[in-house]
Parts: sequence; C-alpha cells; structure tokens
Amino acid sequence: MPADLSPIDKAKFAAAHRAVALIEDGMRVGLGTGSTAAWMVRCLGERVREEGLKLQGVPTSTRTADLARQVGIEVVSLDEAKWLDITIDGADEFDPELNLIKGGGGALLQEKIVATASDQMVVITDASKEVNHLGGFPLPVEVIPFGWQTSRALIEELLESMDVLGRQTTLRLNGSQPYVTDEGNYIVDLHLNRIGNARQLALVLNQIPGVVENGLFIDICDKVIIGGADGKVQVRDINEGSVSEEQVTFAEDDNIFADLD
Ligand SMILES: O=C[C@H](O)[C@H](O)[C@H](O)COP(=O)(O)O
Repeated sequence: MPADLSPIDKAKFAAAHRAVALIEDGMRVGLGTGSTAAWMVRCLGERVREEGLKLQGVPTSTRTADLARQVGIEVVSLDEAKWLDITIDGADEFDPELNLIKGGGGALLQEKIVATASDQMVVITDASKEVNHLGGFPLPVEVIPFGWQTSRALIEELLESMDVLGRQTTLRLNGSQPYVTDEGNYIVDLHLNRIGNARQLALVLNQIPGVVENGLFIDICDKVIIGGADGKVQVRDINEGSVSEEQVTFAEDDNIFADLD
C-alpha cells in the first residue's frame, strides 16, 4: 500500500484495484466519474500499458475522458461501443439493496445512461458511503436551464406529497454562477435526509417537465466493492446474494502514481 496516501484514498485505491481485476482482454468498459473512479481509470491504464490489455473505454464525463486518454486507454463513444461488458463507477450512497445516489460530481446523466447500457455495473467505494436509507446525501436532479425555476417549483410541490424527511432544494453553483453539466444543464440538489420510497421518487421526478434525470440508481448496480485503508476489500453481489472478503496486494512503487496531479 502506498504510504503517502490518506486513509480514504488508500480505501478508494484498494476498491479500484480489485475492480480492475474483473476486466478481461477485449472488453468494452464504462468508465465512471469522481475521485474513486479516477483511481480505477489509473489502475486500468496501468494494465493497458503493462499487460497490453486491449479494451475500449466509454467515459461518463469529459474529466474521465481526459484522464483515460492520459493513461493510455482507448476512448470511444457509447454509440460506437453500442453495449458494454461492464461499468465501474463510484457512488455517493448505497443501501442494502445496492440502490444508489450518484451525481455529487455532476455526471449522473451520462453515468446512468452508460451503466444501464452495461451487462454489469460495479460500484467502488469506501465504507463511508453505506447507508440503511438513501437520502442523507443531497439527491441531484438535472434540469434544463430553460424555465429551471419552474421545474424546481414543481419538484418542491412533488416533495410535499412524498415520504421524505427534508424538502429543501438548492441550485448547485460554481462560484456565483449555476454549475453547468457536460450536457449544458443545471443541477438542483434535494436535501431530503431520508427517502422512504426511492423507487417511486426516481420515477415521478422524471415526469416533471424540464427534469432530464435524477441521481437515484435503482436496480442498476450489480456489485459493490468496499475498500479499506488496510487493503482489505469486501465484495457484495446482489444477484448471487454473496459477500466475500479479500486482501488486495499491490506494489509500493506502483507506477499509477506517476500521473497524479
Ligand atoms: O457525478 C459524480 C459521480 O456520481 C461520482 O461517482 C460520485 O459523486 C462519487 O464520487 P467520489 O468517488 O468522488 O466520492
């Protein structure tokens, strides 16, 4: 385990390292977005460079596309790849059924499209993202800029009728300006604290005009890999109903650190 990483980065690295072992030659791979997914892209790049692994990567954001190219992964669009063998991504929360909140980094729309177009979605995470009930993390909802205040008002009206604890909404900002997604949209974050029926909320939010997508990933994730700072990982598979513990080993001088910012 690289000694100079923070415990949280060690945990993310361990999960990413384990997940990349699932990738086989010739696979088409969805590449998630965020700090945990960035470790996975670096680990995958190392396998491409050192083992000559041939694969096609479909990134879920411009950030991930840039990093993937930088580490030597062939980047193609989803339309070119058509269907993916596996997607590996991070999450902001996961519950016991492996339902997720995603979009803390603003990439939920491409992430949901890519994950849904995959045989298998694997989430990599540290233990802090595990919850009994989704909603502690603000739920991102992507809305088109035209009439966004009306969409937000309709979201707030909807929340009055839903089984949620909090109802506050905020427009995500980048400095003093609205945060703009890769698709040119805005994000409204819903501060719900606890979502009673995530499946229902995911469906009804998307019925509101102007809402493009929401960050609830229901029945999409197949497997969660939870990394620990000591290199221990737990692999939970919702389809097999299995849980296994493993120890990740990697070299101290692992050259994935060469491309760290
Ligand atoms: O939009 C961002 C994504 O959904 C991320 O995968 C999520 O926010 C987790 O990011 P991180 O691994 O940085 O905690």
